[in-house]
Amino acid sequence: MQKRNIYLDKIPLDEALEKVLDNFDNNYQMSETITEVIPVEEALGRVNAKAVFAQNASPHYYASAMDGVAVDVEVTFGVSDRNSKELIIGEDAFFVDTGDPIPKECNGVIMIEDVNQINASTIEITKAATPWQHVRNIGEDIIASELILSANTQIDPAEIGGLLGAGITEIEVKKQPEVAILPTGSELIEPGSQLKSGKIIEYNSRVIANQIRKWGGKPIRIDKVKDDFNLIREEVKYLSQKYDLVLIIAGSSAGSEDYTSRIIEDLGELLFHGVAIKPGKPLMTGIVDEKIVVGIPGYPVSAYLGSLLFVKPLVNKFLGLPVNQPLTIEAELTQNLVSKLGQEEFIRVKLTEINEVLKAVPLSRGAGVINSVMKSDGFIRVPVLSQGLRKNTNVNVEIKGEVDYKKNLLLTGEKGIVFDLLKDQAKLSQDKLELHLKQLDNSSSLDALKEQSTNLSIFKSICDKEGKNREIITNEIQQIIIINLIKANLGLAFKTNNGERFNSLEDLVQDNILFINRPKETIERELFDNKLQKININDKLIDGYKRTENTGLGVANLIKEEMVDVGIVSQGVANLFGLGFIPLGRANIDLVITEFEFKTDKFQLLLEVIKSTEFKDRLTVIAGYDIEKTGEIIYRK
Ligand SMILES: Nc1nc2c(c(=O)[nH]1)N[C@H]1C(S)=C(S)[C@@H](COP(=O)(O)OP(=O)(O)OC[C@H]3O[C@@H](n4cnc5c(N)ncnc54)[C@H](O)[C@@H]3O)O[C@H]1N2
Ligand code: MOO
Repeated sequence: MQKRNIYLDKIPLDEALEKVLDNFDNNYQMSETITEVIPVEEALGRVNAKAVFAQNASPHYYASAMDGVAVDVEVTFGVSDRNSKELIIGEDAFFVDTGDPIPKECNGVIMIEDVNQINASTIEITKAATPWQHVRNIGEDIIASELILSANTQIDPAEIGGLLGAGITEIEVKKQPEVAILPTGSELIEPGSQLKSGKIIEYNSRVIANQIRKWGGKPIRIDKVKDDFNLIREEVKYLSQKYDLVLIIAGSSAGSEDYTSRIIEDLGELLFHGVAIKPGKPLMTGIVDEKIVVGIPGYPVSAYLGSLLFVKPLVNKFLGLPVNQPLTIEAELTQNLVSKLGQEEFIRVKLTEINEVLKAVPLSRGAGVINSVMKSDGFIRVPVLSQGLRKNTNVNVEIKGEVDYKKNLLLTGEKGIVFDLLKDQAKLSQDKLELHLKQLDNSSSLDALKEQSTNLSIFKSICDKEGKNREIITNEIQQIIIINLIKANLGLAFKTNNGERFNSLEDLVQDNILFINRPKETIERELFDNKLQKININDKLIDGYKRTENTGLGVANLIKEEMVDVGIVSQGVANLFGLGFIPLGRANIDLVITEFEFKTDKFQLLLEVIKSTEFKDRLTVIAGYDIEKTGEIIYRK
């Protein structure tokens, strides 16, 4: 039997970080910084080793700040509307464009708009000029030999401009730390390869490489290695001799083929294995050949976060930059968050303003859901000694990058192709609008609206029962508006090349047909159950009746992958996946919004998108959707 490591003597995050940084100080001699001289134009993200002083002033001559005529302002004194004056070109006045040097005898510029040209050699002015008006002084931007960049500055695009403007074309920067990234796992395949069950596209190393590049380090991505103790061991041994830092991805937990900790122990010293964080708890670090080795958990969010929490501070240390506190923004939490005592949990959130209050909306907590990082604006921490955070309390959101939450508009409801098209169209046609969807069932989606934890809610109802459903909505919330998004046919979808096994409703009871249901209290379920009753089929005879899938897209994916034979989706989704379709009934897919949110500029922009022919055309291409009432207010209270 394979030996497993049962690890997880988890230590708190701050203790773990302290250990790593202490070991950095002990193992890396950073007193003599290694530097190199590179062209300024290529210095983005690099850190300069020494102070840089300007070679020349900028501007380095008196320059006109406007298009016009340069004058000695004395000749204009006393001039006014009633007392205009003519000036001779080439004697009293000289034409200049913005940026031109002004003649020695001049000390002001009159804008061309304030000049009347009488003839080729004469102009008229009607206003006096003040000394040095519209003239850029020598050194207005930069004075020669002034400090342009103090040592230890990470270079941004503006710095590149400032340096070049000051006459500097080359700069001495610190050598970047070279960070080797080794993905491990026999299940990994290269991006773009043919997918098979059990095979995973290797992308963690690519994500981490780009994080490191952004932080100013130099990533070296190594080819993936299969789960083989000796192969990984040899590779780690070689990499630790060659590079400044070594990251081993995956193999960190308790699986039979999780070798990372044993390899580090074998080659050097394991500092710790297991940190009290979630995701990322099996993270470990060690020292091999006087180099720090970080064992990064394989789940993509754990890998992303592990790298952010441990690799970024190390890269900063190498570059002599402070190990910075992240930028935070305060927002109100929209739901209770339960978390396990004894672990610091990192929750991805989306920011949106609801009723003029900035809210933090928690996203998926799964360690495998990289999408939740993509869609998030940042994360909040649930402290180690807390069992959770309360709804409506203020939390600090650590910002991921540049966020423009003013654009964000949050919808709750079912994920689906109509939302995706709307989001894309909104982004294409309104650069002030960014839609986000939080997947919730019909009734939770309305609850979210009621509790002001969403800007608007997508609500599905059966067309024949429109009145009843409207009652549900309006009993729940005051002052709302319902707008139709589309009407859709719902029905059973199936592969048409299934060897004639499934063609009609009656085939559902056959032994070799596997069905997937939709959850209780969805309209898909209701329509299906009604149909079964009508044609007298006992649901107990249907294989898979009790298994459910939340979204139509999810169902279609399962059918496409041949995990199931039949499921309930909209006709549009069936068309999109090229599936056969048997209708069960018709649904309204509506947007429900409060009167207050309806009036916001953002929603009005969205309404324009919904009503646009571009959006409707995109729906029409898929077919199966009825857009007759799209964008119409169908109810207002
Ligand atoms: N019995 C236990 N099982 C697990 C535990 C535990 O405590 N006891 N911990 C879980 C936690 S928490 C995490 S996180 C993961 C860590 O897993 P490993 O570091 O051992 O990595 P793998 O098992 O090989 O992979 C996990 C997951 O991530 C995918 N993966 C791996 N590498 C990549 C890559 N380069 N690019 C994209 N995706 C990658 C891999 O295919 C797996 O799906 O362990 C839990 N299990
Ligand atoms: O703690 Mo593991 O890192 O997500 O799920």
